[in-house]
Amino acid sequence: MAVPFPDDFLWGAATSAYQIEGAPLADGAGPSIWHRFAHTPGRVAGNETGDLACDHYHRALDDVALMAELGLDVYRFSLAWGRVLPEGRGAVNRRGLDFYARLVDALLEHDIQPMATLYHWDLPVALHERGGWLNPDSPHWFADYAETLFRALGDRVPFWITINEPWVVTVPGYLDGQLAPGHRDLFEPPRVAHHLLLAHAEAVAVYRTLGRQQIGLAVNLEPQHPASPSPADLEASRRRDAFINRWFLDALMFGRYPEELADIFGPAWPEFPAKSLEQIRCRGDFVGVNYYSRGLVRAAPDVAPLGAVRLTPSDAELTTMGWEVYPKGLTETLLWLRDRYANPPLYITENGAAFDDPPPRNGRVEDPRRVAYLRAHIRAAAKALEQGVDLRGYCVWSLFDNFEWAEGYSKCFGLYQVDPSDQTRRPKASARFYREVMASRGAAA
Ligand SMILES: CO[C@H](O)c1c[n+]2c([nH]1)[C@H](O)[C@@H](O)[C@H](O)[C@H]2CO
Repeated sequence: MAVPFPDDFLWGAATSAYQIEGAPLADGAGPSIWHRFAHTPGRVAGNETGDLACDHYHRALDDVALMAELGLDVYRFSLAWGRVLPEGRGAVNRRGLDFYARLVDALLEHDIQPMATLYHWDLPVALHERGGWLNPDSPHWFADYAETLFRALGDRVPFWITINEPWVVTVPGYLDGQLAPGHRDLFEPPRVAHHLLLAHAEAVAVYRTLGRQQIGLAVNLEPQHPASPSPADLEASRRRDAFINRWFLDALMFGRYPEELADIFGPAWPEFPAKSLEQIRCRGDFVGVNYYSRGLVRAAPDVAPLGAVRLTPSDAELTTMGWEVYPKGLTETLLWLRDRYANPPLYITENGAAFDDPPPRNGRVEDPRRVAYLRAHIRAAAKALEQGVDLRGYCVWSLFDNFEWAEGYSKCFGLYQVDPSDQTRRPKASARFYREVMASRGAAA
């Protein structure tokens, strides 16, 4: 492929704490809402938990050596809030903080840039019991936690992500109850979302006094296409676009929420004070883009609160998550960000696919569909770069097969297969492909 990727483009892979670390309560760590959720019968497929996951907590240094052998420029990981602050606030757990310091130092020793996500969904139970993200104090709790990490690691971590996918924290967490803490309520999500945005802004403000590197928010984005040209489907796809794509970014970039949200939530949508809206206006240094697929939308007046449903195209290739393989949507998303928000610096902080991979044969795991998915999406990113998008990096989700939230370990996104019997990491064909892509600075895609 013609190589539009600049030499300083950062190629990476991403994970998150609860999904790979295991040992959730080791060395003084406090439990998270995901530890509690996974241990609640019926919440996770097969009642699986993150108690072991990929045992990364005990294998981190070997895993960094594996990342170096793969050839990563950057590694995106998350910090478990409860490891560092077992009660979510107050006393620091030195052993928890030291784990992350060792991880960061090992990455730097291998010339891999750390990209640290402060919050990837694992709120300390102690804070949840004080109302969690519903508590108006939650932004201050988060900013204090962020400051602890900025002071401890700020000089060594060049990229910070405050919150991973505030939309997923809000909607599956508080509206439809699929993810922790499993609430199902129409009035909670707007307040949770607002507190998450305030938390992001407060953490960025603290960082501006302490840090000299880059900080941003990672958002899940999904272009919405009407299933038919009917006015009802067009209106439904516009509403779903506001609900998924513009809710948080418009707040961040413009200091206002899309007007569709008041229609969607109706009486559950509060009047936010102007001062508070001004406070959430916070561009940060970059936007982290998590892209997987598009939404094909049909109007469904009886499906509250959106009045829309996402269809699965009958003629499309699907991943095992049921998501359509749609690489064009990545180019569309990147161009949309360029045009709507004045070309902000972007990192693709997640892109990948779950497929049922075969067992290893002669130590090799063949995953041709994931190779094809990654190649197509890297090429789609290149198309956006060629049209002036300020794209600066790409992270595959994920480095390892890991704990896929409510799906447990049944959905595999990894470049490496992890043998549950002995935690052996086995590179898949996609790892070999991605190594070539990185070594050729994108040309091998
Ligand atoms: C609609 O997909 C979301 O953007 C999304 C997909 N994913 C995510 N967000 C999360 O950030 C990861 O923790 C998941 O493991 C990963 C795969 O499901």
